[in-house]
Order: sequence, then C-alpha cells, then structure tokens
Amino acid sequence: MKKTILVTGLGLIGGSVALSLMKNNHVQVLGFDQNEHSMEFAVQNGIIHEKVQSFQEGASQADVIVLATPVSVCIQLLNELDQMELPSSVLVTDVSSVKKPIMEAANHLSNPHIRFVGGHPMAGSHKHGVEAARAHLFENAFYLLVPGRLSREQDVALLKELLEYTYSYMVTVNEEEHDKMMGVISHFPHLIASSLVHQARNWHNTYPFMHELAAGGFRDVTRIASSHPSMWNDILLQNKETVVPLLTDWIDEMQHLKELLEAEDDVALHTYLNDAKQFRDGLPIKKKGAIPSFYDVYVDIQDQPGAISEVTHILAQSSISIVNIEILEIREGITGALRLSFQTERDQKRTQLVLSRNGYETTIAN
Ligand SMILES: NC(=O)C1=CN([C@@H]2O[C@H](COP(=O)(O)OP(=O)(O)OC[C@H]3O[C@@H](n4cnc5c(N)ncnc54)[C@H](O)[C@@H]3O)[C@@H](O)[C@H]2O)C=CC1
Ligand SMILES: O=C(O)C(=O)Cc1ccc(O)cc1
Repeated sequence: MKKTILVTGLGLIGGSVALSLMKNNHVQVLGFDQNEHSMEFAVQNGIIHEKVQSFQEGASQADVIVLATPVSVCIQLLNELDQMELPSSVLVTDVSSVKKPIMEAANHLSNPHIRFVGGHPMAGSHKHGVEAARAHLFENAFYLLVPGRLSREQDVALLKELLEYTYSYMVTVNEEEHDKMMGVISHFPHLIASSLVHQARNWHNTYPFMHELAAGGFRDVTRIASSHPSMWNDILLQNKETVVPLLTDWIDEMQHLKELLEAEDDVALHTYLNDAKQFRDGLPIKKKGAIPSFYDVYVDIQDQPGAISEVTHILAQSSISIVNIEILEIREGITGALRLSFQTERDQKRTQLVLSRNGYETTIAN
C-alpha cells in the first residue's frame, strides 16, 4: 500500500527531499508551506503530488512527516503535532542543521501516535527557496540520522528505505556528537567567514580598489558567507552551546598568533602554518562531506571574445556536464583561468584529455 508523506517547508531542502521521494512509485507526496506561492510552484513543477491547506490537514493524512522549516519553526511544529488528534501512528523526521534542541523537543512529546527520528542531509547551497530545489542535491552526501526516545529500529529502517532516492550515505549519530561536529566544521566556520567579509568591508572605504582584488583565496574562504542569513542566524543561536566555547578558543588562538608575529617567531609560525596545511591536505575533499565536493579543472584561457564558449562547446561535444563554472582571474591582454567543476573524477579526467587535445593548458588542484 502507498505511504502518504507530508513535507512541511517546501524550500531548498524540503523541495529537494520531496523531489527524491517523488521518484518512489510507492509514495504519495503531500506538501505544505506557509508561502502559497511555494506550494503552487511545487505542484506545478512536480515537486509534490498535492498541496494541503494546513499543517494539521496534511498531518492527519500522513504516515510520515518531513519537517523542513527553519530549526525554531520545526520545534513549534513538533509541539503543534503533539496537541493533534492523530488517527494513527506517524513517523516524523526533520532536516535541521542543529539536532540537540530538536531531539529535546521530540523526546518530550507525549502523543502516543508520534515516532521521531532526527535527520540532517549534509548538502546544501547558498540559494534558498523551492525554486532552488534539486532531486540530486544529496547525491553522495552524508545524510545523518539521529534516533531518540521515540525511535524504534524499524523507524530508522523505514526512513532509510524511503530516502533511498536521495542516493546519500545514511549514518546514525547521536545529537551531542552531531552538534559538536557541525559546530566545528560548519557553524563556526560560517561565523568566521562572515567576520572576514566584515573586516574587508570596513577597509573598503579606505581602499575602494581592494574590492576588485578580492578574488581567489578571499572568495574561496568566504564563500559560505553568501548563504541565507536568517537560516544561519537560527542555526547559530540554536547551537550557541557549541559555538560560544569555539569562539573563546578562537580568540585565544588569535592572541597566540598575534604574539608569534609580534615576536617574529618564524619557526613557531612556520610550524603553525605547516600543521594546518598537513591537516587540511588530509581532508577527504574528493569524497562525500558536508561541503559538496566537486572535481575541479583549471583551464588557462585568453582574454578574447568567445573564449569561454569555446571551452564549453568542446565539453558539450564530448557530452561532459559542467556542474559549475567560475572565472577566477581575467585581465586585459593576458591569460586568465576558468575553474570548471564536475560531479565525477571521470568527467574531470576526460575534460583534461579533450581540452589538452584542443591545445588548452589545464591543471587539477585541491
Ligand atoms: N540550506 C542548506 O544548505 C541546508 C539547510 N538545512 C536545514 O534545512 C532547513 C530548511 O532550510 P532551507 O530549505 O535551506 O530553507 P528555505 O528558506 O529554502 O526553506 C524553508 C521553508 O520553510 C517554510 N516555512 C517557514 N516557516 C513555516 C511554517 N511555519 N509552516 C510551513 N512552512 C514554513 C518557508 O516558507 C520556506 O519555504 C533548516 O532547518 C536548515 O537548518 C540542512 C542542510 C543544508
Ligand atoms: O554550501 C556549503 O558549503 C554547505 O556547507 C551547505 C550546508 C549548509 C548547512 C548544512 O546544515 C549542511 C550543509
């Protein structure tokens, strides 16, 4: 028999989960969002089968509910669900980037019909909203599942089965380790990226031209600062228990670095930089992870009309799909670099081959 699944919060993540659920012929996907336009878009674009007019209306029909709203709204919805008269047992999951407050709320529910397994698909984008939803968003990413007081083994198994078409790697963790790890590798770096942008902004009045120079490293290290501010506001506040001590450690570390520089301690500074490089180089960047890893190829091109379209044309002729394209540096009269990103190592290698056959110089770098 078909399972009815309600996705509440039809944004980037809810829309993408819904799209992957739609690949399963044995489910009926209902959608609810407070934004009527998002629901309409989702119906028109085959992201859900049907919309419902309220969370309650959808919940009363659902076998499974996916909560894909901001973290704080997710807690409110769990409490609303607790008050509802549900006709039968319902398995609830969420997609929130922070797990402790969600699991705390879920563990306190008293409605006997609710079962709950926390979830966190670890891929995203700086975009938000249903228009940015993609069925392949979670492919090869980790999808963390967090069982709690209201989870049974068969609930975890059912979720894994239903989420099969996300093509992600399902791993079970507890909420404590989840929030600590996410704090270190995702939430805290977001704060640092934003603070670096603020620092550059403060200097912008003094050196307006600096803005033009802020390519390469600065763009790479601050990319995540372009993500959705209200979502990150919510995440940082919900995981402040982890993030505040990390900030304290960071301030101490900056103080230590300041002292090294002031003392011109080049040995200690070199060791510091080298230790960071060793650890960074050892990260599994070509495997799955929170930050979607792509296979990049850098291509030298001349500054002339049509230079980019020639490269993309060559790749199109070889049926190679480009995931992302970025002009890293292009100045009048001299060569510039294009960064092309691919989904697979095979496409990366084929790109190097076909472009070098066409006289292009290419490099692969981490
Ligand atoms: N954006 C990302 O890269 C990732 C986000 N997440 C988590 O996914 C969740 C959603 O994030 P996004 O999809 O990026 O945000 P989004 O802004 O694209 O989507 C959120 C949706 O929730 C809806 N919504 C808000 N309040 C509602 C309510 N009371 N009832 C019904 N719908 C409501 C909004 O209208 C919007 O359509 C967040 O908890 C976030 O922590 C998890 C992994 C990655
Ligand atoms: O775009 C990036 O680099 C991300 O890190 C996306 C992301 C954002 C929030 C999450 O909870 C998980 C993944």
